[in-house]
Amino acid sequence: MDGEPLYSHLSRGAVMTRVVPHASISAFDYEDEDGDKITVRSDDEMKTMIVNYLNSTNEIAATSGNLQPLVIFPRASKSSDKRNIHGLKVKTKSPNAVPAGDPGIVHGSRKQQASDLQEILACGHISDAHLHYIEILGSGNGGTVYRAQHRPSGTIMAVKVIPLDITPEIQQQIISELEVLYKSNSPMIIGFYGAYFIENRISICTEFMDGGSLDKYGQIPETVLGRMAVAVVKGLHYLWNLKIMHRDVKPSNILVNTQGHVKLCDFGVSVQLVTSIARTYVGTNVYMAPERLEGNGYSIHSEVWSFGLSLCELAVGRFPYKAPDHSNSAIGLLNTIVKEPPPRLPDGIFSEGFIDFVALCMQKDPTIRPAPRDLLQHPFIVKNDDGNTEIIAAWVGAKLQQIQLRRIAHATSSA
Ligand SMILES: Nc1ncnc2c1ncn2[C@@H]1O[C@H](COP(=O)(O)OP(=O)(O)OP(=O)(O)O)[C@@H](O)[C@H]1O
Repeated sequence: MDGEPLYSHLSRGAVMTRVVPHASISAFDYEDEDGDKITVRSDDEMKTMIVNYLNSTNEIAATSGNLQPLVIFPRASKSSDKRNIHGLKVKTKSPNAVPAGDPGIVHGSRKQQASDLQEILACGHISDAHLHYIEILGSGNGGTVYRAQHRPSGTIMAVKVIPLDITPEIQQQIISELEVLYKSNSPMIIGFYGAYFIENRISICTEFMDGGSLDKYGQIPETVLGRMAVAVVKGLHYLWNLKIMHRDVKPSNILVNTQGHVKLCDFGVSVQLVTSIARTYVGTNVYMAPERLEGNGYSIHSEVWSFGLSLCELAVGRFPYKAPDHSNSAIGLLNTIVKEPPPRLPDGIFSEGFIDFVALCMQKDPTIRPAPRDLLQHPFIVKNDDGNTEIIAAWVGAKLQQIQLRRIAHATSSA
C-alpha cells in the first residue's frame, strides 16, 4: 500500500495472539518517554504506541538491530488478600504466568506466555482459561448462567455470562464498580469470586447454590418460607446499609442450598451494569412496585413491595395477579398492578403475622410501607429469626429429590 507504513495494517488482536498465544484479552500498558503509563485497548492506540516507539529510537540503533525492547505491562492488580476473600487457592506462580517484577512481554524475540493478560479487564483471580463449563443452570433476560469448575482451585461456581455492546470505558467502569463486592461479606449475599470481560461479554463468577432459585419450588410452607424471609430481610438490610439497592428483588434472585442457606443474587451493585443491561435487553418486570411502573422514582420502599409480592407468590404457589382478561398480556398485568388493590394472603391458612407482614409490604403508597429497620422488628420476622437452617435444609433436600425423581420418571416414560 503506497506510502503507508507496514504496521498500519496490524491488528492489536493479531499481534497479541503472536506474542501471547493464549490470551483472549489484548489490552496492556506501556510507558511513554515521560514514564507515564498509557493503556492500549484498540488498534489505533497500538499504532500510536509503535509510532512513538519508533520515533524515540535512534536511527543507528534501528539499522544495527540494537533496538531497546518495547516493553508492555499487564495492568496492575490488587493484592490477592484484598481480592480473594473467599479463599480461592490459585497457583499464582504457574509456569505460564509473568513473574512478578518481570516487566512483561517483548516483541518477537523473547516470546513469553502471559496468561495474566486475561486479568487486564477483570477483577479477581479468575480468567476464562481457568474455567471448565459443566452445564447450563438457566437463562434469564439477557444472560446465561453456567455451573463451572475453577480448575486451579477445584471450586465449583456459577458463572453468569451477559453479552453487552458497550465501550471499553464503560467496561472498565463496570469492573471497578463490581470491586465493591469484595467488601461485602454477608452470609445472606451470594459470594463473589470475580468478573471479567472477553470481547463484548461479561462473565460474573459467584458462589454456586445447589438448590438454585426459589422460583422453581412452587408453593413453600410458611414454616420454611418464614425462615427464608428472615434471610432476605437481613440481606436487603445489609445492602441498604452499604447504600446499595437491589433493584431486582424476585423469587429467581433468591437462592438456596442444601445446607439451608438463603442468599440474594443479581443485585444492582454496578449502576453502570444495570443501565447497560436495561439498554440492551427490554423486559417486563412484574415485580416492580406500582410507583416504579408509573415512572415515579425508585426507593428502598419499592424493594419492600417487590419482596412482599415475592413472598405472597411463594406462599400461595402462583403469581398473585392476573391480567383482566386472564390472558398473559404484560400490559394488562401491569395495568392491574397499578390500578387494582394489592392481593392479600387468604385468612385461615397463614398466620396473622404473615398476613400482616405481606399486607404492610404491599401497600400501594410507598411512603407508608415499612422501612428496612421496621421489617426486622416485625413480629413475623422476629418469630422466624431462630437461626433454624435445618428446617430449610431438610425441605430443600426433599424437594430436590422429588424434582429429580420426576425428571427420571419423565425421561423413562418418553424413552
Ligand atoms: N449462584 C447460582 N447458583 C445456582 N444457580 C444459579 C445461580 N445464579 C443463577 N442461578 C440459576 O440460573 C437461573 C438463571 O439466572 P438469571 O439471573 O440468568 O435469570 P433470572 O434471574 O431467572 O431472570 P432475569 O435475567 O430475567 O432476571 C436462575 O433462575 C437460577 O436458577
